[in-house]
Amino acid sequence: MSDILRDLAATIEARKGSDPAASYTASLLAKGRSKCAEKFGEEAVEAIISAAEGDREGLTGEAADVLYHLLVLLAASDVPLEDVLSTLATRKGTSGHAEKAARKG
Ligand SMILES: N=c1c2ncn([C@@H]3O[C@H](COP(=O)(O)OP(=O)(O)OP(=O)(O)O)[C@@H](O)[C@H]3O)c2ncn1[C@@H]1O[C@H](COP(=O)(O)O)[C@@H](O)[C@H]1O
Repeated sequence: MSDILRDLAATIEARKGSDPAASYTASLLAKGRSKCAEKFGEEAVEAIISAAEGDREGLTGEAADVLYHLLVLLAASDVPLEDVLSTLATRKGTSGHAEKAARKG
């Protein structure tokens, strides 16, 4: 999965400065970080609706949209996907319950 996400992140990064008429990604990036965040939010809501309706096929497509728009948002924010993957890696083996308890002190 990371390979597909890494390839897609590289494609999105390469679209920075490309012709917005030729690339949807470039057109989205040209609109700025706030617009990219808005699109990510819209796609997340669509995924939520599919999940709430028990629409597994719909959720599969919406989840792909969410991942694509998250990668666009990261690119627009100059946050490398590698940093996100590293953060996930450091959490490996730590239960969410344990992490939450540690945060509360
Ligand atoms: N994975 C995706 C991907 N997933 C979703 N989308 C687009 O995201 C948009 C979201 O759908 P919406 O209906 O919400 O958007 P819209 O109403 O068409 O557009 P807005 O005016 O609201 O922004 C659609 O236009 C989808 O085609 C994607 N566009 C591109 N990619 C990947 O990005 C690569 C580069 O794409 P380009 O930059 O277009 O060359 C492609 O080869 C794909 O691998």
